[in-house]
Amino acid sequence: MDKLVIGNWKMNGRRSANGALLAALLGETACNRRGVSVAVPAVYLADVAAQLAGQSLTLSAQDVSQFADDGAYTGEVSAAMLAEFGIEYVLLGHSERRQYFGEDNRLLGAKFDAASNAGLVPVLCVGETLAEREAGQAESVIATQLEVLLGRASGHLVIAYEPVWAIGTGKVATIEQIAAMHAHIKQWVLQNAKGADSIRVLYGGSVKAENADAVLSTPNVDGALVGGASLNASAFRKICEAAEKLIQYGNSQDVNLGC
Ligand SMILES: O=C(CO)COP(=O)(O)O
Repeated sequence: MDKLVIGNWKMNGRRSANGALLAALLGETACNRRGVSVAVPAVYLADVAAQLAGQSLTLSAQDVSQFADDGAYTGEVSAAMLAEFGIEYVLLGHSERRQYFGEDNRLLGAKFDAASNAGLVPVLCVGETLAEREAGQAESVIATQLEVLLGRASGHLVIAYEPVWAIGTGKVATIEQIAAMHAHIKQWVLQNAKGADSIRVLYGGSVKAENADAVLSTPNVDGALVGGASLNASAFRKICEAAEKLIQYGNSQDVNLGC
């Protein structure tokens, strides 16, 4: 399976800077291909969709409303609205949304349904805090967050493992920590939420040009969710190149979990 790279711009960008960043990415074959996407702030979707028209680099969203039908939900953006812009992936339950907006499994289940019913692919983000890891609870915290998938796993399932303590801190998880958690996530899904045609688990948390090769070639890592480095064309290009190289040469280390 190819390695998926999604750049999460978070609440960053301005129209002119976005245009320049995208123009640089579109000129690079490693970035301008299927399997690479940018998740931009909702207010820039129209601009970015226009710039990406006819290109291979795809557009993603950072969030979606839990309400599927149009109506009196001030400030919300529905999945049907996102679908109008050709959105491929929608991030769900990013740790920043869990932390600042209190997103929980009930809400994320509704968002998951809204996104998939509109033909968008949800990317369920999970991750433990440092305190939870130090208390030996990392696996159980992730298992609880994965419960959103119960009764919902179908089609192409994408999960992003982003340890909260590795996000924006420069502190990337060790290869052993990543490999162990990715195997745990795939096993949990296979045991508890069967029904998906494919399962991809992306790693996120301080992925940079310098560590992209090592992270992406870790067993059961099927791609990367990139924050800060996705705002820099040269850094993001190097990450996309690392992913592309693994498609070309394959990744013989992958543990076969039967998916
Ligand atoms: O949260 C992230 C991507 O969703 C990771 O952010 P950084 O790559 O900036 O650590």
